[in-house]
Amino acid sequence: KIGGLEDYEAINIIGTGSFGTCYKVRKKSNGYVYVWKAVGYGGMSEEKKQLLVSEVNLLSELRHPNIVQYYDHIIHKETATLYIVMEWCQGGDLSSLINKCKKSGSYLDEGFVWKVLYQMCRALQACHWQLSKTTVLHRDIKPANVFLDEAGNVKLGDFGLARTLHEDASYAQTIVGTPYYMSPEVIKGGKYNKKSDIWSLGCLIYELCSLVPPFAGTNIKQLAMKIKEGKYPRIPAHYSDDLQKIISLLLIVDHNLRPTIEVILHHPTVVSHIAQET
Ligand SMILES: CNC(=O)c1c(C)[nH]c(/C=C2\C(=O)Nc3ccc(Cl)cc32)c1C
Repeated sequence: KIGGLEDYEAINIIGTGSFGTCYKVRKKSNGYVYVWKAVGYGGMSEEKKQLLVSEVNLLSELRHPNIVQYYDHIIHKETATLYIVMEWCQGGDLSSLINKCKKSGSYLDEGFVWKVLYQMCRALQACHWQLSKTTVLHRDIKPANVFLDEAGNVKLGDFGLARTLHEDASYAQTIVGTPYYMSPEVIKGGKYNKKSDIWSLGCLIYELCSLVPPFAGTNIKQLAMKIKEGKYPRIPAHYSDDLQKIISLLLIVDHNLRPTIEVILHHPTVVSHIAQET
């Protein structure tokens, strides 16, 4: 047996994501802590199950310091549950960090924001290239899906499964939350593409500074209108014009004019601020 549920002991639930429940677990053989993402596949059609397995296999091929590491998966037929074993990130998710700042009335250091920007660009670069041979599985870029390990490295969370499950009507009711990070081109019915990830990254970095997303609305129509207009308040005054400038590049409405990951990573302003960090 390559490894079954009995090889782990569940410690506690750490979150119920949009497509499954995350548990903190310990592997009995080495005492190491991991995360289980439990995804129920009961009631799924055969081809959906096949798609799910092929996406888990894609996950298993990705290896990058800024992407949460996939280790294993266990299919538990008795309960029709797929358990995906992934890396434990002691620092938790950015959504919790933003909420902590809101509660304490504090802001995140500019240096931390530049670090997140740089390491997320590296994560997306890996996704776009390591997966480019297949349909690019878009990563669900949002604060709740970006994690920090105990060394403060930034890790992009899981993905792809969202695509399979999104299309599966039976999960429709679990698609929760407002699409604050949806890009203008996707709103206009365009295909999700690599430039859409850049837009979402811009929203994420903006929210790390302002503690609120760049575009908000009381309803989806108003939100969509604001996104297409592309106007948003400057980040708080104590953050530099350099940071504001890079965010404004990421949030260019016309995706043809929006920079690629490479342009951002080689942008002199980014290079100079990252050099200060490392
Ligand atoms: C407040 N947040 C936490 O306590 C927290 C911690 C310490 N870890 C996590 C989540 C994950 C974690 O630690 N590793 C993960 C791998 C994949 C996914 Cl989808 C999630 C995680 C969370 C939500």
